[in-house]
Amino acid sequence: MALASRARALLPGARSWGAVLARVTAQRAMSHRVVVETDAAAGVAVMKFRNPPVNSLSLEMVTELVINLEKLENDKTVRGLIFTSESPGVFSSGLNLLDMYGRNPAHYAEYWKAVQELWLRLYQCPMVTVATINGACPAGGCLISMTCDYRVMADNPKYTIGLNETQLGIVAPFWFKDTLVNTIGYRASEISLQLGLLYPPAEALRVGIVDKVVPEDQVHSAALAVMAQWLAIPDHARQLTKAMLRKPTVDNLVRQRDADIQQFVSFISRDSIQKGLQMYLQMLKQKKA
Ligand SMILES: CCCCCCC/C=C/C(=O)SCCNC(=O)CCNC(=O)[C@H](O)C(C)(C)COP(=O)(O)OP(=O)(O)OC[C@H]1O[C@@H](n2cnc3c(N)ncnc32)[C@H](O)[C@@H]1OP(=O)(O)O
Repeated sequence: MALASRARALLPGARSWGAVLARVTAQRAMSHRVVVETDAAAGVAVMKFRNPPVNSLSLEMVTELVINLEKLENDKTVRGLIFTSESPGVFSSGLNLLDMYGRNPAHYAEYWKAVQELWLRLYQCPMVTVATINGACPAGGCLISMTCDYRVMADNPKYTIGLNETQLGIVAPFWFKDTLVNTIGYRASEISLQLGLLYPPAEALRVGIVDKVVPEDQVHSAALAVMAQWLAIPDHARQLTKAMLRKPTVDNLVRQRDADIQQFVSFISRDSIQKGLQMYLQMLKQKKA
């Protein structure tokens, strides 16, 4: 889909193409939540998350990620893409709780459509994708990293990774679950997802949710080394193989995208879920205090 249609699909509130452009441009002018640095000679881009304080995946951030991904996919000189946080400490705190709490159904639907779009684009990305996990990586942050072809995590016991949704009283949707099962297998997913486990680096490596753990100061060089190894494979062969492996999981969501949005809206709008999110947000504030 062209950038214009993609932006329009992601920003359904905008009535015209001009309005879409104005809104996206305004967002970008206000702040760049995603910074892309491209090494054209190496054919590698680094996408850095910059959405303080904790790189939460707000609607604006998700939209910027999708737009930047599309741009890179159209740039034939870029074969590999590394994701990381501009500020070590938090890779991404996951979906933005404030996009899921205290808003109206139209907002929830718009948000969920954008999150689906991001996952679909990342999971089918033709580039080699490597996540450089240089901080906490719960829930949606973990999902983003699991869409990558390879995950390198910094060896800092303060950093954890996993799908912790049940700990918030919410249920990870089936495509989060599918991505986890594809990454760590069925039995490990049963334990991991029901308990909402967040793994420190050594455990994350043992369960297979990350592929490599390295000292924190080596995390970027390790990611570049992995990238070089993957880029040694001819693109067409690797891309077709990736598509073959991931197509059934992608098709599963594509078939039921609208139903999934309806389900999300009705689930997240429940009083009991809203109350749970409110308590979780309060807990985060108290922890800070
Ligand atoms: C059928 C469909 C069902 C629904 C499915 C929904 C699937 C959901 C997926 C998700 O991703 S939900 C989000 C899950 N994320 C978390 O549980 C992480 C929560 N955050 C943390 O654990 C910590 O913040 C951190 C990431 C470990 C960082 O810790 P640090 O001590 O550095 O910062 P804090 O003081 O905790 O936070 C600063 C500031 O940021 C706010 N915040 C944190 N996380 C989020 C978030 N995900 N969304 C929005 N805001 C977040 C936190 O409340 C603090 O705010 P203030 O107190 O400064 O106002």
